[in-house]
Amino acid sequence: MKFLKVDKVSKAYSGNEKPAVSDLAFSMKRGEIVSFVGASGSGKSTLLKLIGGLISLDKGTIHFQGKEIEEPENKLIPGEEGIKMVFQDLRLMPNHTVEENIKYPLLLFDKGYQNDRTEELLGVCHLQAFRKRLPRELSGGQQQRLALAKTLAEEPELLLMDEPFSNLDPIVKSKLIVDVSEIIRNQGLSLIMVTHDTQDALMLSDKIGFMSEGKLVQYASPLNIYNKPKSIDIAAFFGTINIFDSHEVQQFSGENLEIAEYQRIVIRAESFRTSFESGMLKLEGVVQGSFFKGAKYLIRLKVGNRLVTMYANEMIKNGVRIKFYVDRHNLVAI
Ligand SMILES: Nc1ncnc2c1ncn2[C@@H]1O[C@H](COP(=O)(O)OP(=O)(O)OP(=O)(O)O)[C@@H](O)[C@H]1O
Repeated sequence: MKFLKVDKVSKAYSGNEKPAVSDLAFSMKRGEIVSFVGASGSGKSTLLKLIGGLISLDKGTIHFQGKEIEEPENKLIPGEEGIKMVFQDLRLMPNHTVEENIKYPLLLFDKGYQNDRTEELLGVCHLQAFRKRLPRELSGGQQQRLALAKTLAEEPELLLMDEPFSNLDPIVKSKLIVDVSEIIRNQGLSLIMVTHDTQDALMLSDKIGFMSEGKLVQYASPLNIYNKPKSIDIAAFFGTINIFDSHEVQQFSGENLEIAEYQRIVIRAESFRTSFESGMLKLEGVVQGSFFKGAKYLIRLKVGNRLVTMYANEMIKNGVRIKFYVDRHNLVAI
């Protein structure tokens, strides 16, 4: 039995011609972290709401631990036992302290358990020092951690997060996302999140789903989606790419690569090297610009009659002719 199985699910909002989610299928195992990425309007949030049982589907089925998720219309309180969503707007109780916010979902339990679980969650989410504060007296990151603690108090087995950290500055965000993934792993939970941040998705997920116009175009491990993208859009989503037609790479490198006429070759900017190793393809170009990117420089080169973008460790002056290299494994035929 799959932990979660989404089977051929479609959903169109009334008044919209195109479905928001169309014939979508995937499954996940217990303990996994799954991220959904894709352009704005591709249906990511709709999928999350369908899984959470918050909106009704038109076609298909969703099974959570073997049980079909019920339509929200058939339930007193929409939502599925065991699946909980951390909302973008956090939904904290503004006039209650951190401690009280966490304790609220636990009020039906006995006092001893309430106190123990609240202490545990304060610890897990690093909120002990702020227990007596009101939500408005917390920073953005602390508020996000409180929303997480409050949701964890409901003891979900599957957590859903929609753009959980979009409002935070990059430093707080990258720390928090690592914290959250550790909490999920340590507590033995499972997570589905929607994110715009490709680095977060690559770093934290067991599987990534790429959505486009309501369809799930690829569902694969971060390594596979990065190295074997099914489309140019997916390749471009995970970094700066160069797209060549079937003749160009052969022409520039002077080697026969057995590429079919219809195929395009994608080479990531980070796949190029400035030093040669055996078996690599050799290319040559004239530097048009160097841009400082922190750890690396982004170099624009004129190769034949086109521009190629690559990363290098050092700045290279404009007008300099350089040789650069790429491993054949880094040529992605699409
Ligand atoms: N409540 C609604 N009523 C009507 N149409 C909606 C509703 N919610 C979403 N849509 C439409 O459904 C499509 C998918 O929206 P959805 O919010 O799922 O996309 P998304 O990938 O999460 O986008 P974003 O990254 O911008 O949050 C869009 O075309 C959107 O305009």
